Amino acid sequence: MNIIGLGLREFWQRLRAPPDALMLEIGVGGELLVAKLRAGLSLALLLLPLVNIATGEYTPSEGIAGMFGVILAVAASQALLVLAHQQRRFRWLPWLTTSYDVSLTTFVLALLAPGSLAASLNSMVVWAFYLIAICMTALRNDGRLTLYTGALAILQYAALAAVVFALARAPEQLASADYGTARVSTVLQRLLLIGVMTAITATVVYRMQRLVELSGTDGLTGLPNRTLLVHHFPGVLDGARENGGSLTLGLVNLDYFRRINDEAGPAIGDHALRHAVGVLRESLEGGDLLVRLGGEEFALLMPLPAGRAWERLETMRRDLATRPFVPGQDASPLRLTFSAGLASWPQDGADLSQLMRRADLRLSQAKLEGRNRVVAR
Ligand SMILES: Nc1nc2c(ncn2[C@@H]2O[C@H](COP(=O)(O)OP(=O)(O)OP(=O)(O)O)[C@@H](O)[C@H]2O)c(=O)[nH]1
Repeated sequence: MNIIGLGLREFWQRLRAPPDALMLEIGVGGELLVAKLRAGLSLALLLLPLVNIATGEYTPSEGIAGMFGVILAVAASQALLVLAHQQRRFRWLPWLTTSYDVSLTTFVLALLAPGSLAASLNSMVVWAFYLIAICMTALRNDGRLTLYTGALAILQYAALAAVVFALARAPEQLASADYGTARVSTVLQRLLLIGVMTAITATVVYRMQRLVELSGTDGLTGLPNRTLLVHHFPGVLDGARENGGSLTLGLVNLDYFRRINDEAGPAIGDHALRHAVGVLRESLEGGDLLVRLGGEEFALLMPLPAGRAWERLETMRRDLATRPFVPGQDASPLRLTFSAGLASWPQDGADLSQLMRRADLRLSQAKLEGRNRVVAR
């Protein structure tokens, strides 16, 4: 069975893999959205005990107990909302909040047990919050979180059912006029439904990851594209600010590339571009991000101060200049070189566009000075 052209094994492997930087960045927005939804829902729940007291369904003491529970839920959801605003600092937050959502559902189901054992297993309204919790993991773009939430819901609901069936001393205790009869078969069906919802949500996460990957990748070289750089940059900048790190952006442009296209043809030009990218890639280190901006222009984001970034690009420049591209067996080698301009945060600019502008000026200077060079000042 294939899912958008890929095998089930890859689907499974991808779901269990940690999300990349871009997916995490999008997930930060998703976590905030979930926190806002949770806070809004909790506030709406405040009305429930009031309505039940007004309609005479609750005694005042039940109403006060209900109100107390809802106030606790509101306070917790507000605290989670505050944390979600700073989620870049708390990467574990989605795991905490989804555990909270599932456990709160189980807790409320358990609270129904003293009144009616059937209600604690059959209450559709409360049980549906398991499905909502699983659904909301799709907004965090992390397949592992979806699988964890589904598994937690299955474990908790199965454990609750085991306790409820153990507590029932007579079959009548499992029957209720309002909630029907709690049966093992019904519990199994609901566990299956939780499993199905988990599988559907996991597929949505997977497809979203593939789409983001495709929209953020350049088809010719396989490098990330400008869109990814723009999304990725704020997170990298925040990281550098918080850890007192360095950041340098390099703009790299191949020299006289038009000649290669004109003399050897665009198909060979494409191969030459891939060759150049292959050489640049060999010198990349952890934390570097090489991006194809378009045409024969690339950006390289490095967690380094200007001096060390210049050395890294100099190594790349020498490597490329000394390793010509060989188009075919009898074809003569084509020498490729690049020019580059560097700009460092914070001295050359406070954001991506300022750094781009400064690096571009230095790239033009490198071209004017004769090409095949890296200009940092
Ligand atoms: N084969 C191929 N050529 C491309 C691609 N993207 C851009 N080009 C070519 O790259 C060339 C860029 O030419 P110019 O902008 O004049 O720059 P240049 O010839 O490299 O000269 P300088 O940058 O001034 O050193 C054009 O001929 C484009 O058609 C691509 O994806 N494949």
